[in-house]
Amino acid sequence: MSDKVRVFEIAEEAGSTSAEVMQKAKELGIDLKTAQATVTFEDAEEITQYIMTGKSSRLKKVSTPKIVKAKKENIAEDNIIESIEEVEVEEISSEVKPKETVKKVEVKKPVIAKPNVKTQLNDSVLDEKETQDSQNKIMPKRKGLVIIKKKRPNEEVVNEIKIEETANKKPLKSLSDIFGDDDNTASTNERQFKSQNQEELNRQRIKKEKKKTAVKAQDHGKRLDVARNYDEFSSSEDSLLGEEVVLLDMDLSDTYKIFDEPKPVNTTNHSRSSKPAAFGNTPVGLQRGKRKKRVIRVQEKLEIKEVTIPEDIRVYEFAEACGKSPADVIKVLFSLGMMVTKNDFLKQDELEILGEEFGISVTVKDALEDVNYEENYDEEIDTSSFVIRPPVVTIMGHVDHGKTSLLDKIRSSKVAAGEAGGITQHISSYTVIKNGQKITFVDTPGHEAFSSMRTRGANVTDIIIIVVAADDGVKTQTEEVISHAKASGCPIIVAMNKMDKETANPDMVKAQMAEKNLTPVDWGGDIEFIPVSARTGDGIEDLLENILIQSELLELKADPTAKAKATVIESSLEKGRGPVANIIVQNGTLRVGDNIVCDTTFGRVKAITNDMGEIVKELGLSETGTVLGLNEVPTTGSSLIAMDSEKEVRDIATTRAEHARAKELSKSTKVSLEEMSGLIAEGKIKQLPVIIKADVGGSLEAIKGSLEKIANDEVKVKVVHSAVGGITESDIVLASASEGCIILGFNVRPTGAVKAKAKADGVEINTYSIIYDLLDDVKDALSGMMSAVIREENTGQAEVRDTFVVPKIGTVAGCLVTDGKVIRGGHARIIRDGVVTYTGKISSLKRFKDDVKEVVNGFECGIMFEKFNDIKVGDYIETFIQIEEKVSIDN
Ligand SMILES: Nc1nc2c(ncn2[C@@H]2O[C@H](COP(=O)(O)OP(=O)(O)OP(=O)(O)O)[C@@H](O)[C@H]2O)c(=O)[nH]1
Repeated sequence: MSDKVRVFEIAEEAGSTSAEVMQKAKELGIDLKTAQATVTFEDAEEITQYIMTGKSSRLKKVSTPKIVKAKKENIAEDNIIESIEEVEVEEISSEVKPKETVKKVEVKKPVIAKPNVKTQLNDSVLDEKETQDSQNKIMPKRKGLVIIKKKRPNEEVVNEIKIEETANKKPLKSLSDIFGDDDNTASTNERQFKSQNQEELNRQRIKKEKKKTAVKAQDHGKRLDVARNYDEFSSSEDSLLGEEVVLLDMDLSDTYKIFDEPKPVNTTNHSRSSKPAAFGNTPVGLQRGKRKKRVIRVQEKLEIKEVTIPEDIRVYEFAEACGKSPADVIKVLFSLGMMVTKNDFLKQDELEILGEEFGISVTVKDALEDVNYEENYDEEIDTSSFVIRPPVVTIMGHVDHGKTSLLDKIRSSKVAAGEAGGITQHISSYTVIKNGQKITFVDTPGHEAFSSMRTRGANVTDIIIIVVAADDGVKTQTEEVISHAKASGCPIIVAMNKMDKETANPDMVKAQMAEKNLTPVDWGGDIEFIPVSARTGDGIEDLLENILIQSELLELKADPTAKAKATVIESSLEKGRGPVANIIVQNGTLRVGDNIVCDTTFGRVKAITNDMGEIVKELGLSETGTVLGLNEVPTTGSSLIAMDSEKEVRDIATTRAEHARAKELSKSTKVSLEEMSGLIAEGKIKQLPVIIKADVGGSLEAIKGSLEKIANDEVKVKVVHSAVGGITESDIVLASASEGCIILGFNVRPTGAVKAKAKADGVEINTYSIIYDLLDDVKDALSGMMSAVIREENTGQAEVRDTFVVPKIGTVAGCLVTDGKVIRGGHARIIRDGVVTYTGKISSLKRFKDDVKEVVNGFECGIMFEKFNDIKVGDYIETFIQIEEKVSIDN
């Protein structure tokens, strides 16, 4: 450690000039000749202290006590001039009055109401050295920093000049930096600086402020201890904020001035608002700034490591759960090429990515976990009370292969004849008794539109009967039902129907089925093939016996004493009865008065009818019937469960309904990029808006599914609304709101009032009882919406033999018709060397000088073309006409 210090180093430390250092040193009796001259460390300290405080123990010998006075001048009424007045130096003995330190510092007091305050500022104020000296004089009296609350417009000049001066100086070094000594030897101010351990520039600014505030020291009575404040802010991360406290009386222009200066980047978390607030305002700004900072710290502490979120969660909700901003989430996904907005729902993979990226373990909770009433029921099933239950048998097969006739025969009733068009359009279920044992049959529609109904049938069933007409063999829907049957894992029995027909070929059926891996028992397989005739009743006994054998093998059991669990195989809204659910009981017994929940619907069983339409008190194991009492039409395929309390069923259904609604919403907003581009492209697609009303849920679903499938690149059906129930006035209102919307009623009819409203509103209502008719009508409507196809038909060909240019008219091609005929106004292509050079219209066709309509093969003619004269001898002219053709959606 060197104990020699150069003059300029002292000047730097004291914020002074070498000349002043030398002068001061001289006053202290230390002779220094040049800026490069060195002094001992102790002398350096003494000089620095003397420069900065105006005090020195060595002065006792050389100075005499003095009272320093600053004159009070120019105290105008408007301009309250603040002077440094009669600053009495308490420690007279240690005070020195350097020659040039007698000066006036006149700074106007803040006069907000009268901003044109005139500052009378002695030039010497601009001299930093002198300013420093004046401070030196003030310092002993000052107990702390005075906060000047109000802005002083006229002080700007002073402040600005000082700032510039300070900024132009090199960053100051503390003595300890220079000498490596400890705090004990440093002056009071130096100790403050050292304790702060801040960037050099920051210290410089603080020093500057100190000077400035020192000038204002006597302005106001409000005081703040400098050291305390420096310490306070130096200990904070936000050192700049600390400075702001000192700069409170500065004007905004000062603020920007400072921030415009080149300086090290402030890495602290500087709030936007804190700058002007702290600089330009009262300590309120400071308080706000401090409070804000505290909040940030709290957030930092709450680092989230794991979150449990629902399945459907939007970007902003996820961000909130993870303590991030939506922008953070969007940024991460965007960087991976996924475009989302804050309202979009996040997919499973996106959640995984985000979790990994943020280091948060994300657990997706099933929103329905707490209301999974089915699972809870299954968990509580008591096997100790199990008894044998009747089998549920589903009949499936291709359309018109005789399913309903077969079931009808089994029940010995004429159900098939009663159905519209003889086609099963919704599931029917019946219980029959064979040899004292019950068997419940479920009839499913064969039409392709009812695929989902077949799936549902397959889900509730124990045994599946595939009906194949022996004269027709395996057809499209037969193949489909084979898939359903296999997927259900149920035992399969094949009923080869219409065996009474001469054309019946059971071997063909067996062969075709064997190809589908359903090999007959007599062919070495495990599938029973039963030849039957729904017309004659032959083979039906055999079929029923086989069903019972299979049932026995399956050992079907359930608890008749339990609360009921059933499956809704069909649902509808009936006038005067309300929502009706057609169910099959799978476990327990359903009784009138039971509280029931069925997915999003709930209620109390008001009435039960059995499969014969008779009102009964209860439905037992595997029995089928209808239930009244639900608050809404339940979704087909859902489980209906009886519970103890009304509150329980209500809560479950309500929660599930809310979730379903949220999910529906999510569907409408969840649009991927591909979908988005699809939607944009869809702008070109013409849509036929429809409202579908049907008698039962199954039919509705089937119609909806089929209609949505009828689409091509140009046209499609848009289902505006679909519901079970009759056509109502609100349907008309809805239809009239959507241009061109038609109402399709299936097995429902509008009442007189509804019809009248439809007529008044110009809404078309079409009702059907056969699904094919409905689909055909819609196809026709869609076909009508499709643009006609333009077909070209060649009419003839001509060869250009000569050309004539007619002034102001154009070039005429002298031609010979070599094939067909050339028609005036027809289209033509000019072919030169095998390449089409023009396609357009024939504007003029003449034979000799006469205009003609057409010229046939073998004749010469003059042809002119629309806006085309570049005709050459040897060109061929191909003539054609365009024919508009209507297209069908089936094409
Ligand atoms: N000859 C003969 N005709 C039958 C037999 N079974 C059904 N049919 C006839 O076949 C036609 C269709 O019978 P349905 O019972 O309606 O056929 P389905 O399979 O129920 O038809 P969907 O319900 O539309 O799928 C009816 O005209 C019946 O009379 C049979 O065993 N022999």
